[in-house]
Amino acid sequence: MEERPQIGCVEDLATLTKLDEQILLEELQERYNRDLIYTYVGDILIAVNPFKDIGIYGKKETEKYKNAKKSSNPPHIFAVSDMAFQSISGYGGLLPKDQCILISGESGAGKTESTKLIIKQLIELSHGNSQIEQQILQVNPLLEAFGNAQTLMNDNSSRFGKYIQLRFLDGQVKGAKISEYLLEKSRVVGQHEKEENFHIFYYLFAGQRENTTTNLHLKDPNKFRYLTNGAEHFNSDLPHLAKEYRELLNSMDLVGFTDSEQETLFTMIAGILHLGNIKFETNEENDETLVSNPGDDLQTAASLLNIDADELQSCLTSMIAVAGGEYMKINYSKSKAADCRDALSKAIYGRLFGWIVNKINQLLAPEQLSYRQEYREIGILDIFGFEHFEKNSFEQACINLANEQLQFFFNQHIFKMEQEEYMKEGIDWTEIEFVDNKPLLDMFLIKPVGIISLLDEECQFPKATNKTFVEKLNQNFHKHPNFQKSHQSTSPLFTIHHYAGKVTYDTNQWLEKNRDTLPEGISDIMKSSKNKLIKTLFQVKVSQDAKRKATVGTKFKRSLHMLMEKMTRSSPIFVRCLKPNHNKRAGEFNNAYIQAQLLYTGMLETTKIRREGFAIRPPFSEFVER
Ligand SMILES: Nc1ncnc2c1ncn2[C@@H]1O[C@H](COP(=O)(O)OP(=O)(O)OP(=O)(O)O)[C@@H](O)[C@H]1O
Repeated sequence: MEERPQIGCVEDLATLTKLDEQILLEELQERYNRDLIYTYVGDILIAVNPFKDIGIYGKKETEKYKNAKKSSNPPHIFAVSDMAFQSISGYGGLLPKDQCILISGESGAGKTESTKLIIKQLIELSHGNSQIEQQILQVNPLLEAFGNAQTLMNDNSSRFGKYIQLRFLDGQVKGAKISEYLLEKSRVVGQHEKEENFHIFYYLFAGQRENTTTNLHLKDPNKFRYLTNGAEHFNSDLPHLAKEYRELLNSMDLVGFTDSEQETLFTMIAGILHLGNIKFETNEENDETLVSNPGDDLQTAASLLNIDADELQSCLTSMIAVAGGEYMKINYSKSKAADCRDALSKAIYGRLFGWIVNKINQLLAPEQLSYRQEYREIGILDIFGFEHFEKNSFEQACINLANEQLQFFFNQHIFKMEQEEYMKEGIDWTEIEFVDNKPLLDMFLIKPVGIISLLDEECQFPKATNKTFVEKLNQNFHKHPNFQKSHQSTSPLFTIHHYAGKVTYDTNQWLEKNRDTLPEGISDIMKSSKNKLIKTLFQVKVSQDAKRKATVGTKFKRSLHMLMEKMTRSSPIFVRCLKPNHNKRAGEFNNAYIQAQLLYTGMLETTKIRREGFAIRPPFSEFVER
């Protein structure tokens, strides 16, 4: 029997004669102790977050990983950029091929940092001085200001998924395109304890203090309801926020946003903050709900959004219905009016974010090519990891569905490669079983009886409720091996056995979240805004989606499908980010914790298969708490 090399010295664990959980963990831990955060397992790069600057991303490393052989340097995130770049450039006489890099891991594991490092190195490889390259590098502060927030897991957590496609011609970056997935809009109107709203809300106050913005009527940040947990962090960190604010302005200039666009963005953010402070009271005599502080925040919000304050009040508190050819005013209750206000705030923010991404895409779009030329592409996917909270809603179902899709893709790729290996060696591939999550994907995606289609169907019935939806699920899936109905017959809950463990979903609000429609009259008033940008955001797009009134679930399903198609046409590289400890700032290596993460990313199973080719069953164990 061959002797095992010294622990921590093996750079590609797939080269070990024996590899199991124990060995994998020992190797990772020892390497981590020596600040060797990167390790290969075949063509997967494992990155363990060091939570400190270990000085390995400077000029020296940049040069070392240019056009190098993978085996001639220690594992590194720059090597991933180099591999992808070599592949699109057709080095070594190979046919140039599009690439995708899939970065996965839980919140705070280092996905976004890895994405930035990969892009930075790709720009270096492409010679790195053109205007478009500088613009691409400047996109991050902008996206992070509007799309990231401080959470319990990560001070700078991306609250949306993204796929960045870099387009190359003759080895030079010529443009980029960003697709965003599922921005967490609910954060705009409230945050969990010890969490914050999107960074931009705090930068704005810092900007106001610096007197560089127009009057946004921002008083004490503690006075705004949408900054749920006050502004403690804001006061202690003002110089940092002011710096981030200036950096944001700078990046907006460099990416190409005009002064007037920038001003409108800030005005809208301030408008949302003031909307959040609007309060309501109901007159018990005539059941009429009105804004209880009309002279104050209502006026300010309306003036910042450039709409009429009276009309805003009336569409937040009532709707007009037509009955028997007559118009009737229907008053909202106090709580319905508050829901309506929050729905408007979320809609403004969501559309604003979508607009920013579109604008970036316009500014970074590569030129049209003549018919003989063709761009090569490197796509980088930085997407939320598997989620399992005490209460899991529609958002968690979408996120976990995306992770199931990626796991499926990962399995397909790894097994396809194995199959080729085995065929070469004359081993009968068909005898090997693997974690096949196709039945689970079908349960979500097929038409007309997948979970998403059934949800869409319920959304069309005005009388449907979340309970009728669960009944349909129970009827259709009670025999499905991945589905478990609740023991209580009228429960709004159902459980899914994901590849990463069991998750119980609560269907409360699923119909509303899936429809995502704005209350009557709200779009009209926003369309009447005298600000051109605000008006445009609410103008109905006559797109296919608008015509079909596509729901959130269906749009998400479609974008996942498109993403998978794109990825299937490229050759993939996998980066698995691991977080050494539950505590977001502690860089302490915790064996059991890392093991749980490896398990739920399916890493251990696929590693075993890669090494030993034996049959395994899905790990339907209880989910390991994060
Ligand atoms: N390679 C690295 N070197 C040093 N610190 C790192 C590295 N990668 C990540 N970090 C630290 O970890 C923090 C979290 O990383 P990052 O934001 O990339 O996580 P994430 O996986 O994208 O999380 P989320 O899903 O919440 O967006 C960073 O702000 C940084 O402090």
